[in-house]
Amino acid sequence: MSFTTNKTIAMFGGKLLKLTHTAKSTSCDMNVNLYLPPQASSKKVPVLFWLSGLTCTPDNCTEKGFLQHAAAKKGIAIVYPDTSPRGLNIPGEDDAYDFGSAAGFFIDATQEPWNKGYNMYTYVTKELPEALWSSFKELDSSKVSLTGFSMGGHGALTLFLRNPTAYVSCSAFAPISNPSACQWGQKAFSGYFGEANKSKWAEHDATELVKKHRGPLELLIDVGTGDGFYKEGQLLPENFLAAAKESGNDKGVQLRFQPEYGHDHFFVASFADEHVEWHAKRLGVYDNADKQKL
Ligand SMILES: N[C@@H](CCC(=O)N[C@@H](CS)C(=O)NCC(=O)O)C(=O)O
Repeated sequence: MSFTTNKTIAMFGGKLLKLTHTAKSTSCDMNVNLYLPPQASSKKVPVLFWLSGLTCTPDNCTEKGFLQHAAAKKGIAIVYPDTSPRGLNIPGEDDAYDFGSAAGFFIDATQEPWNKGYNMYTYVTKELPEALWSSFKELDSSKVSLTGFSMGGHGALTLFLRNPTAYVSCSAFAPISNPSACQWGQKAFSGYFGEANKSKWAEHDATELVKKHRGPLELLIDVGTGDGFYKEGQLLPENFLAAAKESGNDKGVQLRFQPEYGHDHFFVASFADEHVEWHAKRLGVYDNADKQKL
């Protein structure tokens, strides 16, 4: 299904497109933002998917995350999908900030009534990329990377660990790293998969997935020490690192604690350049100066 372009905004020599398309997997129209760097006018460019957190639309990080500046320099496109289906008329879908609308958790729900369209896993891994590749020939579908914030950090880690050959690299900001062991994740997984369906929970829990990972693993993860949700035990990055260590998968995992940063886009913006550069190097678009720095 092709996209409707609602707005085209000139930015850093490239353009930001605000798009809408009809998605089968989520049973509704979906908004998505696409940043095309200046290099996209003359060649195919690699693609970085940004997965957002609870309460977000595609606009939050597009407007506050400051990723486009580095992406324009490196020649990387950025895709900002939405965080859930919208307007499915499921009772209760808009009642809480951490479940239903804007809280799709990048899973395919198995429980009624959420299985009607809460299929953000299929949407982000299959339907959206396929639609983008067929509409935007300037995107290089063989060079795709993932990053995200909070619930979107959980999305980035789990999509990457579940599909190790589909993505070139993965990083995360303040990811929900062990959803089965925190309140946000337990609420979401109980609702979308059912309380008893623990094997399904494990299939979408980065801490469980990293234990089973085989082969090299590189990840860049930043967490702010002033992050209230980290302090509350919603993120649990230490559980992820411990599981990676136990399974011998920690060597390439960089978990960095950034002093005083909070759970917000000020934090994301502060490390956006470093994450984009880290992906650029792995996507093969670094220049010699960066090669020495990273
Ligand atoms: N609204 C929630 C907080 C949710 C929240 O912090 N969401 C983060 C991602 S998990 C976010 O990006 N919020 C929107 C923004 O900062 O623009 C609350 O009141 O506790």
